Amino acid sequence: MELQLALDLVNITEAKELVKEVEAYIDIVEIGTPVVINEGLHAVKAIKDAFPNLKVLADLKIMDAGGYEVMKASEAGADIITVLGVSDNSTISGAVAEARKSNKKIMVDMINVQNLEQRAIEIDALGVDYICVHSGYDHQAAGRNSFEELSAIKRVVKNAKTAIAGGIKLETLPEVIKANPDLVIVGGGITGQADKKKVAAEMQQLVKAGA
Ligand SMILES: O=C(CO)[C@H](O)[C@H](O)COP(=O)(O)O
Repeated sequence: MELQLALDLVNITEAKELVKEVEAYIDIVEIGTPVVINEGLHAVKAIKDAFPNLKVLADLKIMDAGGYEVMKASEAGADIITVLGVSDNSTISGAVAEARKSNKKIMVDMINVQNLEQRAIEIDALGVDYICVHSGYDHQAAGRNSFEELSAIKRVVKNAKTAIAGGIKLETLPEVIKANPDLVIVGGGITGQADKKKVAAEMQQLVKAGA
């Protein structure tokens, strides 16, 4: 099991400072969608250049032109790029084909997918690397989480790794770990804490003990 730090509400300078603080405890750094919107793919390049030993995920939430957008994120140094599960299969397949050229990985974000198990089966057959259940900020505001969705996709996904994101905190991490995802994604659960290093270290310990 791996731990991914999601950076959403920071600029490039703040992102570097944050990663420096917790880099020993995480496996992947996510350059979140708001950061890409504000700073562009320069943010991906800046973090990859500063932390070459960490994997960098570009949370582009691609919805169209999968091949082209994956190519651009790959050029910027992203190791993993996200595509939306509600996209057309051709978008997801285009993303996978482009990622294979440069040994990059595709994560499909299942945010707002209605027929979750059926869609997870279809997406798994497209050869993606990760399938991620996700309660976004708007869902979190309505009190939702994705813990049950993780168990649902775990039942049907045979090839891809599974991931979970959305409002995970130190207190809820043990419940998440019980469902045995391959990757746990945490944003505010680390970045919003006074002692980020301590929380990240405790989370890493739980994640490593999980598998
Ligand atoms: O993709 C995202 C929002 O769309 C976030 O990066 C993801 O939800 C993780 O952040 P948090 O733990 O703060 O919810």
